[in-house]
Amino acid sequence: MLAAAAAKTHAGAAVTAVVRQYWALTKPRIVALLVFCAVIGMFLAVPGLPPWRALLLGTLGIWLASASAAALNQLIDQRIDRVMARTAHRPLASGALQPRQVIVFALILGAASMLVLALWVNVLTAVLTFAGLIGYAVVYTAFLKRATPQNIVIGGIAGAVPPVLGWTAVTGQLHPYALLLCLIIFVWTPPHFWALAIFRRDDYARACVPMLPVVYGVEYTRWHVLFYTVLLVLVTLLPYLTGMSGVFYLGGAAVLGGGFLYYAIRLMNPPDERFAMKVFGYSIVYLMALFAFLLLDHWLVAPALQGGFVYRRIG
Ligand code: HEM
Ligand SMILES: CC(C)=CCC/C(C)=C/CC/C(C)=C/COP(=O)(O)OP(=O)(O)O
Repeated sequence: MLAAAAAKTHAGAAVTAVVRQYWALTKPRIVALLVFCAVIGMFLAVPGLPPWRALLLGTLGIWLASASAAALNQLIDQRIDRVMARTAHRPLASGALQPRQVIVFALILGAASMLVLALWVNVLTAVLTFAGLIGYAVVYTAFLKRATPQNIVIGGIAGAVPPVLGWTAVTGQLHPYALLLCLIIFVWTPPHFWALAIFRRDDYARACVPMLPVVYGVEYTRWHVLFYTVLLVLVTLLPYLTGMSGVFYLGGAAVLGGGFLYYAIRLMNPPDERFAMKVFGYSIVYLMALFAFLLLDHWLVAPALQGGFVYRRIG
């Protein structure tokens, strides 16, 4: 009796451990921010609340595709992940999951995503999401990452696409404002990643991945972080300048942008080696907060100021 109970507990713990490995395979925290940006895209696409069907099923489909892309990335990057200290503990790199399990898992998630989006959201969103999945898992991971120090600039397009997916999930149409949100994430990606790459450059060098600090050195990468941060601050003015967002957003973007500029300038002459990771950490808080400001401005402040939703559309 006791032995049976112990065996049951043991089996339960083993199942939990396997579920945890599959969950880790989806890069849950990165995907959470991607999906957050997609959901904000949905809210910005219409006055008031988006239709619940597009909101729920669109979010599910985009999440499934991003999780599938993250699993495929780890399948293709097995060798690299095994060599780098930061990634050696990942399910596939550590041997906790086998490649066949990862392929099946990624294909199921990818297929489920396409079904949900094509059948219950719209075909445009399904096609663009598929392009994002292939862009990240195949174009970036299998080719660009190994080929050029500009890998993450070009590959960043895939990571920047979620707000567009959110927008099209709700409206079925591409809109210049959605592309503007995509541009913001695209320009944000280099300082986000290169800050981490500066700190982890030895990892990348050992794995023979031609990241910018490995190929051109830390000083050169710091200048690039600063350049893209200045560009980011300018690009984040566009939602206000094009009439997409109001002064509440502008204030938030200015304060957040000022913070990012402070970090990027300080990174030119950092107090210690770990400072690059502080810049990386700030980049994540920055993007989350910037998109929260976009939503608050659109949803709470603009209607209150205007006495209702008034959308000043381009053209
Ligand atoms: C090509 C584009 C990108 C590259 C190369 C990149 C690279 C990275 C790397 C190497 C990490 C560390 C991951 C780890 O240690 O497991 C990371 C973390 C993170 N990235 Fe990115 N990233 C990109 C785009 C994005 C995008 C578009 C988002 C969201 C909109 C994002 C959100 C995050 C978050 C939230 C983390 C922290 C994860 C954690 O704390 O576990 N990244 N990124
Ligand atoms: C459908 C859709 C929108 C897909 C989204 C694609 C996606 C999951 C983008 C995230 C970008 C990311 C985590 C890059 C890091 O990869 P890396 O291999 O350079 O980092 P690593 O060394 O930590 O694995």
